[in-house]
Amino acid sequence: MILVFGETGQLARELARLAPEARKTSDLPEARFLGRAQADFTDPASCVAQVGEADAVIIAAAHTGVDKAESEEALAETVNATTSGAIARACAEKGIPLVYVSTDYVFDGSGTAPRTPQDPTAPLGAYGRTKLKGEQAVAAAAGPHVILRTSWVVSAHGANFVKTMLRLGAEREVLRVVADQVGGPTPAADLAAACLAAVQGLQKGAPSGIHHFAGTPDVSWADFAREIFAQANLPCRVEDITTADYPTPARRPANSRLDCSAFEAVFGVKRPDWRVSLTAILKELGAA
Ligand SMILES: NC(=O)C1=CN([C@@H]2O[C@H](COP(=O)(O)OP(=O)(O)OC[C@H]3O[C@@H](n4cnc5c(N)ncnc54)[C@H](OP(=O)(O)O)[C@@H]3O)[C@@H](O)[C@H]2O)C=CC1
Ligand SMILES: Cc1cn([C@H]2C[C@H](O)[C@@H](COP(=O)(O)OP(=O)(O)O[C@H]3O[C@@H](C)C(=O)[C@@H](O)[C@H]3O)O2)c(=O)[nH]c1=O
Repeated sequence: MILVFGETGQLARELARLAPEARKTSDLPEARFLGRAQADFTDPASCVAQVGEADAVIIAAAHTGVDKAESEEALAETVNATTSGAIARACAEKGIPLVYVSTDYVFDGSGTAPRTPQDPTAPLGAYGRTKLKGEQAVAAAAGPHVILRTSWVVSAHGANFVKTMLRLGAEREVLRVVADQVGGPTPAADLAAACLAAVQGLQKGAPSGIHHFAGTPDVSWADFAREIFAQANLPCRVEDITTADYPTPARRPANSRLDCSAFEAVFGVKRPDWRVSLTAILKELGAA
């Protein structure tokens, strides 16, 4: 059984949709999902107790409130690092393959070159710091693992940029959106497929390590918003602004470009074109 920590989040919901389909064409075990009621990440012991004899574990639960984490870093650290690390150690003791999903926000966003998995990390905010500590705890546990960094996850569920833009775009004629932060939007459905590929790879003996996986092409948030409005047929106009024009509690990286070539080479999954998956998300939301 593939044990997925997280039930209600974007990634977990797409895993729930994909896993039964994937089983029809592969030898992947059945997936089981644990929400807060069964595995509360503020209580590491309750989560560790769930690991049991799983065939593989995917950690899809996380504190993802980027701005909120600035004022509740201790909680974010418990969820993203302490409990994730405790699960990783339980998996390592039993040799259970683990996928820990992480983020572009572990980087400082300097320059314009896509970051490779080996590039130095330097998070700008609390969310990125706690996710980096989670990565370090998973690596230190030293079981079979993939730390899968992704960026700008979107889907028809939960809170994300697509849903925010649809809401604001329906209310306003003009929306001011930052144009100096660039990254790869990643549909949660494609991320779910990447996680399952990582599980299968680890089960077949792929080496442990850090990988990057994000949708292509890289765009600014402003251009991402333009594509959302174009596909949703919303007349809202997007005005380019700078990060300085849009103050937020947390600093965000200007350069979120991820070099995903190692993940493709090892696990055989190409960067998906997010514009194609965006169409499916908008259809699911009844917005296209
Ligand atoms: N969203 C994004 O843009 C990006 C996400 N990532 C990473 O991808 C992974 C999946 O993210 P995504 O699916 O978008 O996340 P979501 O924000 O959609 O979901 C977060 C999940 O974590 C659960 N959770 C939060 N706190 C706790 C807790 N204390 N105990 C148990 N469960 C908890 C939530 O449960 P509940 O509903 O009960 O609150 C929810 O199921 C995460 O590791 C994230 O860091 C990486 C890059 C970008
Ligand atoms: C709503 C809005 C946002 N923005 C900007 C703010 C910010 O720089 C950018 C994105 O804002 P959001 O708050 O939606 O995105 P944010 O929560 O920062 O998204 C991040 O979430 C975490 C979990 C990750 O791991 C990251 O990869 C990334 O996806 O858009 C505007 O410029 N105008 C607007 O009207």
